[in-house]
Amino acid sequence: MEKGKANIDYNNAVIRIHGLEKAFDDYEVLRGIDLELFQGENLVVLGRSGTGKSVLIKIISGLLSPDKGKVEVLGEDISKLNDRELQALRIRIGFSFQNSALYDSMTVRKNLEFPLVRNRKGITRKEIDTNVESVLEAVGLSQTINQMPSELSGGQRKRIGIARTLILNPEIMLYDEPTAGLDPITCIEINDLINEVQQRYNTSSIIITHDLTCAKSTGDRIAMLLEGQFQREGTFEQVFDTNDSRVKPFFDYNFIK
Ligand SMILES: Nc1ncnc2c1ncn2[C@@H]1O[C@H](COP(=O)(O)OP(=O)(O)OP(=O)(O)O)[C@@H](O)[C@H]1O
Repeated sequence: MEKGKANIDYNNAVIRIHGLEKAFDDYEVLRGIDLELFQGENLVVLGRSGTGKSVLIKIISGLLSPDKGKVEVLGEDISKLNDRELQALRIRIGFSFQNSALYDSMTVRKNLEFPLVRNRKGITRKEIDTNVESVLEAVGLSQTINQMPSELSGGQRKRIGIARTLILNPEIMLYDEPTAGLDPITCIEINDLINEVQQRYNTSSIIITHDLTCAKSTGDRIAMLLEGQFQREGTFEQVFDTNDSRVKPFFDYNFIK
């Protein structure tokens, strides 16, 4: 499906990173990251394995601390937050990890109820049911409500994982390799879902991927991590309009040149 026009507010950055550095022992992974994610935007982050994409996501979510630089998420300087404040901020961020990590012993319904019951004190039974039905409808899987995760396909599990994240109405979505391990048709469905989530929930998202079809179909902007910095950034066409030997193979490999 063609990506619809995104409603992006370029005057409002929900993530603002300046001069971010992070090393492990002598290995400098992030060497001066500057990045903004705008309200309503889908930003795709590309980079070779081991370039620090996951480290970046962990720093944004407060799971790792930067060595240097400033990281502001939803207006909060994360280095100034205590554990309770960090936890409150994390609830406003949805994480879609590679192995959707559903609870195998719980039905789809129970999996979706879990974050609500845990994070929304005082929520009523009726509100829980309405929320569960609404996110299941959003990901196109209403019929699976009473199924167990083991009865779902990989693509369906991925969708339920995304639904479980959406149920808390996150302002920011972080997708870590959303199409990894899925067949091409399911990949297209997941790409469409990422775009539908952007439109329907007005989320701002970072999408980490090696899949350039995913990058092209979901990204309003692409940022490429090279040697610890975002050295190429722009639209898909702008980023790949180069003979740079660090960049060109990504394109050639994905589009079989
Ligand atoms: N907690 C840690 N302690 C030590 N080194 C780490 C830690 N976390 C990450 N690293 C190192 O930082 C580098 C970047 O790792 P990261 O997982 O961010 O890569 P990535 O770009 O996400 O890779 P991939 O595409 O393979 O998922 C790697 O060399 C990794 O070994």
